[in-house]
Amino acid sequence: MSMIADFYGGKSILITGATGFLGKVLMEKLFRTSPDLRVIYILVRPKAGQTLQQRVFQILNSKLFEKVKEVCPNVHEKIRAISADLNQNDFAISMQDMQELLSYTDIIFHCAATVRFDDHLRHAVQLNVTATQQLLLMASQMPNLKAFIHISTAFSNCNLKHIDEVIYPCPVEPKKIIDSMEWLDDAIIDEITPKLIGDRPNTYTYTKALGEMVVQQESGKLNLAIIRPSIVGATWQEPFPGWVDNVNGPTGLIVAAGKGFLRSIRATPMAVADLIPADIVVNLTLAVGWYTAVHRPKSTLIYHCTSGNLNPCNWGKMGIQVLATFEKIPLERAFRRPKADFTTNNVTTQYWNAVSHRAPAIIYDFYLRLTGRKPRMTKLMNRLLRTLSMLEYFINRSWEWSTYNTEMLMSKLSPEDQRVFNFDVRQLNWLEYIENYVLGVKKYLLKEDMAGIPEAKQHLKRLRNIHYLFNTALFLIAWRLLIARSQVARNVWFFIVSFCYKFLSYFRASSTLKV
Ligand SMILES: CCCCCCCCCCCCCCCCCCCCCCCCCC(=O)SCCNC(=O)CCNC(=O)[C@H](O)C(C)(C)COP(=O)(O)OP(=O)(O)OC[C@H]1O[C@@H](n2cnc3c(N)ncnc32)[C@H](O)[C@@H]1OP(=O)(O)O
Ligand SMILES: NC(=O)C1=CN([C@@H]2O[C@H](COP(=O)(O)OP(=O)(O)OC[C@H]3O[C@@H](n4cnc5c(N)ncnc54)[C@H](OP(=O)(O)O)[C@@H]3O)[C@@H](O)[C@H]2O)C=CC1
Repeated sequence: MSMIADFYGGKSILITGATGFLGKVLMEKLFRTSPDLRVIYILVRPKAGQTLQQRVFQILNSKLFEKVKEVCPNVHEKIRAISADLNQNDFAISMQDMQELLSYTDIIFHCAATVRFDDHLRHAVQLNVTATQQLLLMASQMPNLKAFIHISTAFSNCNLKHIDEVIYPCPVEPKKIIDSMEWLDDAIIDEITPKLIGDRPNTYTYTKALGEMVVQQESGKLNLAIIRPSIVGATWQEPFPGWVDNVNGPTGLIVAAGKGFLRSIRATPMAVADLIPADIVVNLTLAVGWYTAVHRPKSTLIYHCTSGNLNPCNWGKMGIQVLATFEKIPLERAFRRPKADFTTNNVTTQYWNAVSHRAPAIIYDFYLRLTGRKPRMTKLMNRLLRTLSMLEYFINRSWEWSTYNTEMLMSKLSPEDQRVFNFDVRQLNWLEYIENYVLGVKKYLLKEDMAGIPEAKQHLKRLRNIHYLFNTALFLIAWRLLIARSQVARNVWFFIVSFCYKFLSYFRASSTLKV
């Protein structure tokens, strides 16, 4: 019997960010392992023309929830979507809904955040700091609350090389930042942003660090814990391998490499690729929820959910495996063949960006214009290059995260819980995981049919032939231009032609003799 699954039975659980990548995997696992839970409240905003109900319906009817429907057929009744916008005062939750949340919530998992690296500081502070503060305030009014689990990121202190499971203070107090966002105008905020974020690369990591400080400062009598996952990737095992449904982190680059847009990337092949599968993060999160509520540690514990110190893999190995998988399982309608390389300095990066990214895009757009269609490749390529520049910071450095609390928690679990809520990353085989990840990108994110693989392979063969033809034509044109201008080139050309002629004459004469 799993003690953790048992613990969540009969409980009312509040999840923010439940419509996000991690939130969905968390909800799925909760329903699947504790189908007797009372209710899951999710704070959702209407989005992209969809009502709350439509959003929930879409999630529950996705492939991710197929197993849940078998073990928990009344899942629709156990999920309660509450209209909320974390950017608004009191989250714009109705009085009635607020009363219900305050009266019944047993556990809170706070996943919502803006994960955009370049978000405007005002917006990033609002969501990653102020909303966390407001949620803590709400939590303090919940008589039944047993644990509040805050999802942060292992990169909240990425300005340090070695990171312990502690909260590192930021120079300016979060409260001062929150206050100043209320009266400073956008232009001034833009000006002070680089000074505030200091040696962090973006507003995301900075505001996540502020969010942690808020959790520490507002803890009061609450039972709190913070989880810091590194780069969250597709699922490893549960509910099935390779599930992913957004392009954040490495996923977008896998798509770009598979479609042949991404041909070179500035990365350090030996740098540790600290990826962590979404299901490992979720298993640890649920175990932490249980431990925090039942064992009530004296202080707020921080748990690193990382792979680098227990089962390291580097970007070089990962890149090779991604490309090797595309040999077997190509994506459909690729722009070019999946063939990418790492560059290590600015000059080679600029060179390959011009030759392998910009030039083919310009040529393709020219072809689209000629055939009366709207050019789009240059725009797409510019976006990819912008994304690459944002991610570069994370693929050219390595960090060390200590994992004492995570390992301590693992040792406290019963063998059954260690199996059902497995977060031991040492058991993960990277090559197998990456292969399933790439396959998952094809099937679940791009929704490509596996039956289309032979056609995709044919398409790559055609692209290869076009590539050879193009290179030969380019060579001949260059050579022709060279001959026209240089006597040396002309002499070399005549020497080669006469050599080939003599060789052919000799070959013809000898084959005539044999006859
Ligand atoms: C040796 C030989 C072999 C060699 C082999 C070679 C290799 C070949 C294999 C390659 C794989 C192996 C290496 C992998 C390295 C991975 C490194 C990952 C590090 C991650 C660190 C994360 C650490 C922190 C983790 C955390 O704690 S948090 C989670 C992380 N948070 C994010 O990842 C948000 C990022 N994003 C944004 O910050 C915004 O997206 C923004 C970018 C500003 C654009 O912003 P903007 O220009 O406004 O445009 P958007 O509207 O946003 O997007 C505009 C368009 O770009 C699309 N697109 C958005 N993203 C991405 C993305 N990633 N990748 C690609 N496309 C993307 C989007 O689909 C839309 O396309 P469309 O729909 O228009 O067609
Ligand atoms: N993905 C990763 O690599 C990592 C993620 N993390 C952390 O994990 C958590 C979850 O990340 P992930 O699932 O990847 O992120 P997603 O971007 O997939 O999900 C973000 C969630 O927050 C919700 N949200 C955003 N703004 C609001 C708002 N104003 N009101 C209500 N809800 C809002 C989104 O709702 P909506 O659907 O309406 O947009 C969505 O459900 C975050 O705290 C992130 O910092 C940490 C390390 C790595």
